[in-house]
Amino acid sequence: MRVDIVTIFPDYLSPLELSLVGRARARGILDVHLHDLRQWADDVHRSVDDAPYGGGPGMVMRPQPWWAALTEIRALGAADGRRPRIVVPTPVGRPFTQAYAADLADVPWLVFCCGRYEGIDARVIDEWADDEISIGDYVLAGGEVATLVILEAVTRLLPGVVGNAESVTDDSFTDGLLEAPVYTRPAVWGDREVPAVLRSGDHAAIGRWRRAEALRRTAQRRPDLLARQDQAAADDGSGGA
Ligand SMILES: COc1cc(COC(=O)c2cn[nH]c2)cc(-c2cccnc2)c1
Repeated sequence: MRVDIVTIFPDYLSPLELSLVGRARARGILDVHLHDLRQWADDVHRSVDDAPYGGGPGMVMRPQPWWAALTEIRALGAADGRRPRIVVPTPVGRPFTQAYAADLADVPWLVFCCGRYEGIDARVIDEWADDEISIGDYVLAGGEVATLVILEAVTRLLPGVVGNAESVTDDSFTDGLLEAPVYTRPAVWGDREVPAVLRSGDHAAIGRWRRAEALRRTAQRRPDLLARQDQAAADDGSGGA
């Protein structure tokens, strides 16, 4: 997978040299290219923002640098007919979910546009953005952190990245529920003991316990996910969650 990231703060993306994503890059599974948006700004001051039409607080990112940047990056694939899927992390985007991550994991070339200030001129979004993605209902100072979040969730789904493939397929959210609690040694920590079933070796009972805990947790913390489960079950005619 090729990933291009356009930002006015390339250093903000240095975590992509570390850990899971860093290892995937070192192994050639991921090919990441960082671009400083300012290199495409057409004025001597390399300005990337300007005052918003209609007034209001803050600044808006100008169309010209983005148009030049995305035109040049898209042209990289013209020779062999490849087109990038252009992603803009933004508070007004579609919610990012595990299913969305799985969708993006199948895309050979992603381009992330990191907005700053109050956002990017709408004409750039209208023309270029294939996906506007929100990682949550809050406002960040820029799209860089959201890009790191999206990229980490997508990269761990790429074949060969996570050693134990199971820990990816039976991810929480993959079956639409929150994960059950996890434990490791020692069996007793202070006055807290690991649930006996998990040490019983009875894998059927362990599976039942984990499913019950996942349902309990989901009902407690994310009833919205259960509603989605029930709707999906109703749609395909099987029993409830
Ligand atoms: C592309 O336009 C953007 C992008 C971002 C950065 O992304 C997020 O904040 C985000 C992504 N998922 N959840 C939050 C922030 C704004 C923005 C809007 C209003 C005031 N201030 C900033 C606009």
